Amino acid sequence: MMQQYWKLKNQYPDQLMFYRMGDFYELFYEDAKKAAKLLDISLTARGQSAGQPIPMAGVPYHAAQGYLAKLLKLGESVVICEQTGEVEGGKGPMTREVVRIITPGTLTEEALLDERSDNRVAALAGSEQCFGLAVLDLSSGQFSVQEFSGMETLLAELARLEPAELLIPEDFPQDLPFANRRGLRRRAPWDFDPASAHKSLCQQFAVLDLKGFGCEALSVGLGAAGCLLAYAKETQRSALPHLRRLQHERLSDSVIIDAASRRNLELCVNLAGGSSNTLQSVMDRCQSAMGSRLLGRWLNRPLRRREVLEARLDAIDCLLDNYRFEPLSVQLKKIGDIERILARVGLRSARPRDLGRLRDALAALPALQQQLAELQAARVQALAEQIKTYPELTEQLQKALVESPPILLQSGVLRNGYDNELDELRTLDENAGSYLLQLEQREKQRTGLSMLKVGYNRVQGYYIELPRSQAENAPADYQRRQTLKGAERFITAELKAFEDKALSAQSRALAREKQLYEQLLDACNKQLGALQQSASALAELDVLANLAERAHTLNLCRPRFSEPSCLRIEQGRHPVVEQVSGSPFVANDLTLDEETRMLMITGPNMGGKSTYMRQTALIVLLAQIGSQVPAARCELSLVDRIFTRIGSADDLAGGRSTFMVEMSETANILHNASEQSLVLMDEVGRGTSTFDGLSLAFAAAEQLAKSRAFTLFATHYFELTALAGSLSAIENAHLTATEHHSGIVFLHQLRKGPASQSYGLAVATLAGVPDAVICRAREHLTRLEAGSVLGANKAGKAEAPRQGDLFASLPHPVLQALKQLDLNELSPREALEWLYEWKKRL
Ligand SMILES: Nc1ncnc2c1ncn2[C@@H]1O[C@H](COP(=O)(O)OP(=O)(O)OP(=O)(O)O)[C@@H](O)[C@H]1O
Repeated sequence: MMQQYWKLKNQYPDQLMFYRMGDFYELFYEDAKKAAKLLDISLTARGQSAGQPIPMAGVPYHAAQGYLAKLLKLGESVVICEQTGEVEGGKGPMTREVVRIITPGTLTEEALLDERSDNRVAALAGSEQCFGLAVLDLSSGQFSVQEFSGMETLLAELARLEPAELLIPEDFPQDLPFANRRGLRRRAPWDFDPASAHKSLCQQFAVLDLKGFGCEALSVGLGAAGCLLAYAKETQRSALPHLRRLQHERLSDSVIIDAASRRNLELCVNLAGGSSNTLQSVMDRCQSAMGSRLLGRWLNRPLRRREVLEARLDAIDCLLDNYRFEPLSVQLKKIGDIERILARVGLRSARPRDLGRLRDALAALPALQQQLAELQAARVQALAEQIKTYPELTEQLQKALVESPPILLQSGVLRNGYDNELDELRTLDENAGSYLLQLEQREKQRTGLSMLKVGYNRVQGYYIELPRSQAENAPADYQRRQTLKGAERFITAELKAFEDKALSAQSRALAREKQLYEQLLDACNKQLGALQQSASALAELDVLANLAERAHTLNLCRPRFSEPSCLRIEQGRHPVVEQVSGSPFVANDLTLDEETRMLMITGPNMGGKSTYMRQTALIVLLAQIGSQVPAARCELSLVDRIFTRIGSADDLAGGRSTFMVEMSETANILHNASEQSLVLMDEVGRGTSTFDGLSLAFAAAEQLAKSRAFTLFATHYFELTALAGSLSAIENAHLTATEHHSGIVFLHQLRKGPASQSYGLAVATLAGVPDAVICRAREHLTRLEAGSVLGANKAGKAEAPRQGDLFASLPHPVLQALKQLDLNELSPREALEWLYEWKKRL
């Protein structure tokens, strides 16, 4: 057996091999040690090799899914090796074969996938001058490819796509910035050869060339796609009929968002790595998981194609009219996640329950089509045409499958009356029960043994059982089958004949059922292409109906796209903060246009600067996926990139300090921001000494103003507000706060002009910094100001508020002390001493 094991294992040195032994999957040697550690299962030994025990770990076959899920999450791949036949030549081990390689990026099993997010494998070829990146989601059949240049762009794309596995050529350098990614696999360089890729792709899609997909001119991109296709085939060990097209994605069609900005904006994942309080968590009320996944794709890839966005917005308007999204949602709910079911149909791994769901989904289509007929929006009509109906297939599935089919393919999946042969075999099997009762009665009478029983078990088959006391009186034609503690079991010629017939009827019924099930899969596969088109149209319809519902519930408005460059938002709101914050949200306006390109935003800590900036980015992003936006009015020109420099996370693993991260992000923005970009800069320069930081912030703001990118620049350096005086593209704005007898109150309102106070100490007091420290801070400030380190504004021409104003909201400690003093209790000498003391503190 070990010889057989090594023959298979040697072909897969890097993957864990699950080797089927009866009811267990067993792992040996290094695989066993690794799995024992990763899965927290015990490491034992089985037999010996060269006098040494063979390390072994095992998991029960029926509980394998849970263990597989855990290993895949950890980025491991697992080779499944099953017993496939009888013992070879009557002796030696059973034949075994590798039936599947399960890898994190090529999963299709429902139980191993997160239903609300895509699961992708990607392949990368080329070099910085021209990368080719192909991406495949095997569980839905989406296959795309793109070519672009630049490492930054590649990193941004990887952050968008988050592939579970990434295949790169073996000869790629070792020190790539993504070298530590989980699921990175190196493949032979010839796997990425564009010429053979072209051939295998044409073969896969049954076409003569790739012109129809707009991919003919690609080179490294094709190489990457070819490698992916080969990898998918190798892992699935089956044909992949559900991969029917290769989509050529172009960066120029979409809004580019770099990895840091994507993280900062918390689109689908929050800063803590969870999914709560993200834009998707607020925007996603889709009826089906495939709708949720598509919405996630949209949110991660906003578009620059106005005609597509207008068509989506028209569709949303139409769905909002008379609340027509409501009945539509009811129908869509019945349809569910057919996208993934169809992928499993293609792979022939669809379970009976999958086909049951497909049947119900198809049955819901005619009613849905009726509703769609009333919706005149062009996009909805196009989707309706793509959705179609499938009366014949629906009928066939309805006739064949029982009401709620079991998960696994076993007896009882198909209805009685669907197939004559199956019905006959089933009758034979079912009549067995009454026949056995009759037999028992007959034998009791014949033998006069009252305790006689007929029974069945899986190992022994059918038997007649007599208690020990009566066993001696068994007739001569009873053959002993098994001796138990208090009873004997027998078989007779009649019972044996029955057993052969009954058991063979059962297994023949099951075989027939399997055969019929395969025919059902064939029937579905015949229309797979059309069904997949319907699924993708249904997913889009689900997203549009969802966006209509969100627009209604969250009080959103339709954005207007304008050619002249502008970003005008009236009463804009932050879609997530608005939902989670306990207090009412204060809406704010924004105007950026040909003249004004940058807002220099000041205001107290906690004033709402970050919220205001982020809400602007989210409004633009929502507009550019074709959704309505949280504002009273919104007019914008399409942006090409969204950049953010927000927050301060260090990248210790990557060897970069907080300030280094801040500066690399700033560098990226300064290099790449164009006139069509939206840039958010939050407190740039605060991570270093005041003068350095201030100068950097100054220069960065000037450069951005020159680039004419739409920029929101939040800062605590009041000196920067002077820039508005010298550069006409910059305007000052501030968020307001006011003092109340019990402390500072944030009004979160945006006003024109620079802030007059920063309330830094007031906020610190609010945060619970001890009084003694606050008092001491004031004293330091007084000293610093006297030395004029921060006080004077040397850089700008316009008068900027002095940093000293930071603490203006608190009474001076000398005044406080004076207030507390009882003059009537003081001697003239004490009074004089106080005067000297205070003089010192001024
Ligand atoms: N427009 C608003 N309406 C209501 N609440 C708001 C608004 N803007 C911000 N807030 C609340 O104020 C809190 C602080 O906001 P934010 O983080 O944007 O302040 P900030 O000015 O960026 O502060 P800091 O300078 O300390 O980073 C938010 O968590 C939010 O709860």
